[in-house]
Amino acid sequence: MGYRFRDLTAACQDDWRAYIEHDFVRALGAGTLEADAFRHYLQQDYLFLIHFARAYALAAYKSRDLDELRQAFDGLKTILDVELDLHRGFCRDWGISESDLAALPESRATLAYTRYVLDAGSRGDLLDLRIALAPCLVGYGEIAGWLAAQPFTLRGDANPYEPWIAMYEGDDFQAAMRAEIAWLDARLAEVTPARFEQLARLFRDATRLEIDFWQMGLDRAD
Ligand SMILES: Cc1ncc(CN)c(N)n1
Repeated sequence: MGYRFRDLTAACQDDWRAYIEHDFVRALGAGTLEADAFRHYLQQDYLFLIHFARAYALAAYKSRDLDELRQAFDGLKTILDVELDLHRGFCRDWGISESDLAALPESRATLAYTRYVLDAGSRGDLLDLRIALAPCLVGYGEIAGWLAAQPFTLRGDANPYEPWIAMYEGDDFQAAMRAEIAWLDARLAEVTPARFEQLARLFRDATRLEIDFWQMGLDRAD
């Protein structure tokens, strides 16, 4: 029997849950996250998304057929047209100007995560790269679903973070997440146990870097 995407999350269950259910996520859902922590996260996430858009361009370069090329193009478009567009709107709403964004120093957590993924993708093949990208795409989709199911999550205008939750809960992002899981399921079905171990390590590392990214927001770390 072949592997599936869920075998990757099962292989690092504790890290995966620590990422999905992080204190930053809980506070965001409850609407109690300190505004400065969210602002710090938003600014660093702007830099993060620019590097992740580059990673999707790398995925286009590594593609072997038109389907993979289109998927990489769709990933790049989702980041540029959905996430970054809304993100710049959030920044405006939270008092962060375009010139603030242009002058931002990159935090260590942003540097570590984005360069790790670009390096893993440069050294490896398309599957390595898309596994390293998966905690980002699949994780945020799962986080939105998890938050929607929690009794402490405050929905509607009473929660200042409602637009953020709604973005990742929205059809565009959820469809992109499902398509990625389907592609990963098909590729993972063909790999050997030794290759799966390599990929599981990559997935776990990227998941741990996501945890550091949340913590960077909570700590306002540089
Ligand atoms: C750090 C991080 N990880 C994931 C996502 C969702 N693309 C994001 N915007 N930022």
